[in-house]
Amino acid sequence: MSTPASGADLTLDGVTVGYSGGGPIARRRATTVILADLHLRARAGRLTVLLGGNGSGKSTLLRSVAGLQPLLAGTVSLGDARLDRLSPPERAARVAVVLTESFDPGLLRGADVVDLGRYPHRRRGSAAVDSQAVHEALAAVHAQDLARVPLVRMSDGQRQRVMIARALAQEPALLLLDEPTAFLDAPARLELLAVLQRIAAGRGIPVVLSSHDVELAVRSGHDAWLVGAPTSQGVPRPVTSGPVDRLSENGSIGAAFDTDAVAFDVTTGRFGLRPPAAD
Ligand SMILES: Nc1ncnc2c1ncn2[C@@H]1O[C@H](COP(=O)(O)OP(=O)(O)OP(=O)(O)O)[C@@H](O)[C@H]1O
Repeated sequence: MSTPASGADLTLDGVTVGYSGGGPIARRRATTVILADLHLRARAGRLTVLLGGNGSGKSTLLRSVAGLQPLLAGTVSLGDARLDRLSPPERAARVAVVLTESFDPGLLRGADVVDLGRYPHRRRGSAAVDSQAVHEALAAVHAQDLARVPLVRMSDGQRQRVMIARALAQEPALLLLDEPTAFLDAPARLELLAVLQRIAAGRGIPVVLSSHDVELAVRSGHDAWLVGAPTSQGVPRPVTSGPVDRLSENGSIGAAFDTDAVAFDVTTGRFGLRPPAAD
């Protein structure tokens, strides 16, 4: 197994994700395919935004890429290393994930939580390196002032920044984030996307994040994986990819999100109400 170096692209080849039926044979549930036969790339040094409507499969895809649930088919690679074949400890040394689920932090302070990200790299005598990595990770998300604050006393947005710092302290070769802007106000969202852009470019890694905030993602993302509207009942939704500008200009983003009442305006990059139909 070759070790993925920083700077490797993330590649999905023929990936199908969903939920396999479990339980005893007599009562086994059918396998539910959510997204099928995906061929996607997230490039090192760039911010890739994963866009799609509610329930379109964004979390399922991110969790599957992260190895938190099994792929139904296909391969996930970082450079020429197969991520889907790594053991959990090997994966933890390469892939950092920030999920929406919260956890009970007990009495842990900001720096304690960020230090958890060092676990996959912890070696005897590595305390100074670990401490420096924690310091740098907090600084990257402008959260140095939260180092000594117990997590239970933080706002949702502050806690989100600490969770991202924990992922950075892991020094991953791939960073995946599910809805990282969910709890943030508008300026903080914009700032977080700028921070993630800097992290992708500065560390030379692929950063993939899902977002409901299409306007912000179009403004800040380099590339997009776009889960389209359903085409017919029971058929997995199509997924297209490419530079955000191209998907915006060629109408793909509008086709995925427009409704009878609302349409995406390519020139402003914003959604607007359609004019009422003339009688
Ligand atoms: N454990 C599960 N077993 C079976 N189906 C599931 C399970 N978890 C989610 N699903 C289904 O998978 C589909 C995709 O869900 P997912 O959470 O990945 O979508 P999403 O795009 O992240 O949604 P949202 O934008 O609302 O967060 C949904 O139809 C959902 O009901």
